[in-house]
Amino acid sequence: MCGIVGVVSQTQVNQLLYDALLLLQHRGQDAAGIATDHNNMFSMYKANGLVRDVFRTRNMRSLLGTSGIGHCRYPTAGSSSEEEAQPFYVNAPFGITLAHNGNLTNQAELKQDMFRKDRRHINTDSDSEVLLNVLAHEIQEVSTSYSLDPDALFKAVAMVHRRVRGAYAVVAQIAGVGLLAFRDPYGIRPLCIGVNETDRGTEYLVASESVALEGMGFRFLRDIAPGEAVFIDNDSKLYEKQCADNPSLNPCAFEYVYLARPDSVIDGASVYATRLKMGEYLADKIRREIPSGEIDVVMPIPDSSRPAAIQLALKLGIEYREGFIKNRYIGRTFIMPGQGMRKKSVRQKLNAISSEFKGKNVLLVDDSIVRGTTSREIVQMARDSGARNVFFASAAPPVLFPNVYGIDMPTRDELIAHGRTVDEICREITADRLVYQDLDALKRSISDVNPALQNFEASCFDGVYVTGDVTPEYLDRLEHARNSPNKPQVEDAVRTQLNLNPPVAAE
Ligand SMILES: O=P(O)(O)OC[C@H]1O[C@H](OP(=O)(O)OP(=O)(O)O)[C@H](O)[C@@H]1O
Ligand SMILES: NC(=O)CC[C@H](N)C(=O)O
Ligand SMILES: [Mg+2]
Repeated sequence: MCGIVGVVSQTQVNQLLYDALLLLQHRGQDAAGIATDHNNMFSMYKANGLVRDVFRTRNMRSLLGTSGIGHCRYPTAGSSSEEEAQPFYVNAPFGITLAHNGNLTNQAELKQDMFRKDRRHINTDSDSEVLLNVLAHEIQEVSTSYSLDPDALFKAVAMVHRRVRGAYAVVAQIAGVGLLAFRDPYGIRPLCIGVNETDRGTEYLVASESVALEGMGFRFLRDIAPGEAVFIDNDSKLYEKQCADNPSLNPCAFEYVYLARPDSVIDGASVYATRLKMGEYLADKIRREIPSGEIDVVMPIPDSSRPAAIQLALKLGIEYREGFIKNRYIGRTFIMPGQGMRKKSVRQKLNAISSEFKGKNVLLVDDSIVRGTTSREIVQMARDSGARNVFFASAAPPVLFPNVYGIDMPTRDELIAHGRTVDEICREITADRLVYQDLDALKRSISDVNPALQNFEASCFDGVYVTGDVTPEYLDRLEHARNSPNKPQVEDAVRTQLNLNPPVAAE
């Protein structure tokens, strides 16, 4: 779940792209990049690190132009090396830059086809570079002259939909032509478009989340539909077309649980409102499982669980307190590369206020338990602070299956819930009681907010992969690749590039 952004404006866009990426930083902390188009000439800068660390004044100055795209990366394919930071660029049949959020499931086959049939060289292990080359090839097939019209671009996107499997929300810029954005036929990853009327003319901004539009002063126009493509030419004229044969909306449920910012609205559902609902449904379950009077206080695990915890406490009529304080200078731990770094960062990130725990029966609420890194540490911290009983509740159901659509959890073994009963997980995180949300209740939490949303990409909870091409053999291959001896070296390289200390414990 990277953050992507694209803009067509009438003034210089470098600062706008930078600021929009800052608003999407929570979607990817490993690398960032911006590419702009200035009179048919691209300028691009990308590197590993947070947005604010990647771009220096000199880089910003070189990013000239009134349109461009940006990306902040959380790697799910290939490695975290700087070469795989985005945007990617090709120079034929036109100059094209591309930024991608999601993950392809047939990138290996596509890569072979690129070489054998389409005679295109892919220089990294990134699935996004493959996607760009498929798009470029299809644009080549439809372009009959030196100029490109919107219809030709939409035909190329229709071909991309036929060839590519998996999740992809994309912004791409064609030098001297305009900005193309599209979403996969299942609408797994989010993408929306906003407009800003200025004295100089109309500006359009496409972004992963509405928070980026709002933060940049753009009026939210709408979500881009699954399978749809929009094209904004360099004169700010907007064209739109459904390019998929059988589109159906299946947004990723995990966006609502954790990935997205709560102040975003995705596919018509406020993320904050869905998290409040998650808290309400979870309260109902807790009422059934833990006798009333046994819980003295409800506490969130900052940040993402707060809305659910607040509403849960309200519904149960139990006091809500903040027992853990977050160090705001440490990023999100779940999306960090490497278990050692994640584990160390939980302790650096959260600190307990002992007086809030002493002699109390506390119910800790988190949005999800994935590898159990956070919950294990947090339960221990609550005990060290003198809690009598530590109950734990998760606003999401057990995460049992790998995600192949843009969240980096490709192996079953790393998931704490895989192959364990709830009691066993409870013992593993050393809590006194553990309560998980039911999947049905999670889905209702989103549907209650927008009844038009009935189908979800929820594979990490139910093992159903909406794209239909993810077989057990595919998952085995993925696990095998992830567990290959190269992996620690990749993480070490990332750690060095990001200038991070070595982890306390090896994986
Ligand atoms: O079981 P785990 O593998 O630890 O993953 C789950 C935890 O990771 C996330 O927090 P994170 O620190 O990434 O971000 P947040 O501040 O947005 O909650 C999430 O909110 C859970 O707390
Ligand atoms: N999380 C994502 O959206 C990642 C995009 C792409 N698969 C990459 O690894 O760069
Ligand atoms: Mg968290």
